[in-house]
Amino acid sequence: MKLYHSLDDFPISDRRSALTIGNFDGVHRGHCVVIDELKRLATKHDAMAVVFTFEPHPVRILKPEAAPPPLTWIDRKAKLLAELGVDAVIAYPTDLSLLSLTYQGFFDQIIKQKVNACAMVEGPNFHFGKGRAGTPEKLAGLCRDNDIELTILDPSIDGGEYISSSRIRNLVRDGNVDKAREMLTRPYRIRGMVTHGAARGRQIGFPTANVDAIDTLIPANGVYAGRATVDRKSHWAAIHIGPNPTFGDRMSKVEVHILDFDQSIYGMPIEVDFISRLRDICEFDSPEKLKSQLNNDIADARKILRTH
Ligand SMILES: Cc1cc2nc3c(=O)[nH]c(=O)nc-3n(C[C@H](O)[C@H](O)[C@H](O)COP(=O)(O)O)c2cc1C
Ligand SMILES: Nc1ncnc2c1ncn2[C@@H]1O[C@H](COP(=O)(O)OP(=O)(O)OP(=O)(O)O)[C@@H](O)[C@H]1O
Repeated sequence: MKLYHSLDDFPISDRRSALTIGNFDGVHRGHCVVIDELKRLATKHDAMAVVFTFEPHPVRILKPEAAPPPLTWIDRKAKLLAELGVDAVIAYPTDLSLLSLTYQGFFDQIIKQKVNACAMVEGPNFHFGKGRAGTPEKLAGLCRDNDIELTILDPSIDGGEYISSSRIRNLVRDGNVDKAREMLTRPYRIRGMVTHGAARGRQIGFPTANVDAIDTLIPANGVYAGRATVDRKSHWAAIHIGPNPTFGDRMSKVEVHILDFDQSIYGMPIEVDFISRLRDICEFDSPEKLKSQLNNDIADARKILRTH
């Protein structure tokens, strides 16, 4: 799989493209159905399976104050799409000139000229071009006139509701990482850098890696079972998000206690997968009571992680 950060680098060759366009934030089960159809079309036309995505999300340019933090960073999005069998991801550096193209302009300049599409697939809620004026019906007309095969899929539903990145963002925001995991192709993941905390963790027998510089959505305050990847190795972990009320510390932090691990990882990049929510953050009467709860949390985390 190849990731292109500019359309100028994308090779226009004899091999045409089966194309899908969208944000693909998080890469969820609805996206999987889109990619399955993309691969079918690519095989049928002997074409490359190409995803055109926007980096950053158009809302970040058009209405930054309303833009939610994303679920994924671009390299992870591309990796998840590669796991589904995509040949190329174009991460278009979103700018106002792209966003001001009419849907006809976008079709002519991008879909036809730059990507050389012979087939396309989109979901039923797909909109493109200035003011989101391009609908699936309008795309169907343009594709018909230009001999491009188009599939518009039925919606992928879970529990009677449409699966979407926005819905998964709400789940993560509410701390429901279990349900988010079911809708995503992989558990919800954040990344950051390990920084120094107040060094209390080690004193109470539970050292934690404090994670900073997180560039995606942070789950709701709470305690979670998950996995931490450091230096390309994955470890079981118990994760705390929120303040430390037991110590009168109101500052919200993301802290990761890596199980059965005793190495210095300050300053190193870390990635954290959220498997299951264990409980809310509580104020304990004493550090001893917090310690006893932490032992229970770790036992619970081990039980869950054994089966995931
Ligand atoms: C799995 C886990 C759960 C935690 N739960 C709580 C909690 O409910 N209440 C609380 O005050 N602190 C909780 N803590 C945070 C500890 O208070 C914190 O790790 C300790 O203060 C160390 O902070 P430091 O890294 O800044 O030194 C939890 C930590 C972990 C790893
Ligand atoms: N549940 C779904 N069923 C069918 N198609 C979908 C589904 N979700 C997304 N798609 C399609 O996948 C492509 C990429 O979707 P995109 O990531 O932009 O939207 P989304 O997941 O609905 O996110 P958002 O909530 O941010 O609008 C589009 O063609 C879209 O219509």
